[in-house]
Amino acid sequence: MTTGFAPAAQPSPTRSAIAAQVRDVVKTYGRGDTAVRALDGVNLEIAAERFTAVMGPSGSGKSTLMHALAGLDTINAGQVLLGDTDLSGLGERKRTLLRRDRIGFVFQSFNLVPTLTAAENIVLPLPLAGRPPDRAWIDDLVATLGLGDRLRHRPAELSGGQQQRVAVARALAARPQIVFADEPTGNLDSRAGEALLSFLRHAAHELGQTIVMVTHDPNAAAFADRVVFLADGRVVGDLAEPTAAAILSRMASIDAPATRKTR
Ligand SMILES: Nc1ncnc2c1ncn2[C@@H]1O[C@H](COP(=O)(O)OP(=O)(O)OP(=O)(O)O)[C@@H](O)[C@H]1O
Repeated sequence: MTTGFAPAAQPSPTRSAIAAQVRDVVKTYGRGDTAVRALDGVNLEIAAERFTAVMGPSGSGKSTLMHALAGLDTINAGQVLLGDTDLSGLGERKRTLLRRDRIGFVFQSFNLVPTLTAAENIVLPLPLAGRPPDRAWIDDLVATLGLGDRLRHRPAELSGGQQQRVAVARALAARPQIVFADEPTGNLDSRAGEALLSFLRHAAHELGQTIVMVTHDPNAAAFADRVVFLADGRVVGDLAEPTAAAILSRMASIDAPATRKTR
């Protein structure tokens, strides 16, 4: 799966240049003396049709930021916009529908249904989204991800890399507005990881897919178009066209939070 990528899909003309953004977002866990301000007035714009990586020390707020952007969690203050939709004003039910219709997820643990074949796993979210499968698009995805001869296999009969590629095909099957990937290469060997990251980059550039990836790995983040660095719940750095060396050096300058302040 290193070359032979499928032909480029036409990017949607209705897509704005900013796929998602957070404005002055505050997220606090707990109350009183034990309150933790996981996001501390964070601002960030995610460019459409680009591959953005989010890095930062443990506890810096990466997962919380991703959950806020994906409407998985409520925030205490500020605004979260997905396209033109303000998630902060939506109730739980509307956020659930929005996630189903407009967002794709890829997790470190693949999260495939063990009793279903690869093909069934890939199209699983589509009936939920109320959409018939776009066969040509899914065939392209399967071919590009090199899964053509594995479609009838169940997850246990696939390698880790193949399972993750099935999970990526599933995340992209409904052509979501944005895909969030949380440590997608965390359980893969370096070769399978690099193949997956090459595909994510290709999906952004050639297929017009907006991708946000949380990672601890500078080599993984170097596949992205941009790396955003978080510390203490804020954006503290931003690198365009990053190299692993530049990422490492930036990470070294960002201290791990010694003791998180409660406010
Ligand atoms: N459900 C929760 N209840 C209380 N505190 C939480 C909760 N979730 C996260 N936190 C705290 O919020 C802060 C940010 O956590 P978050 O998981 O977003 O960080 P992270 O950068 O993703 O960390 P890691 O790299 O270790 O996964 C941390 O101090 C964490 O302990």
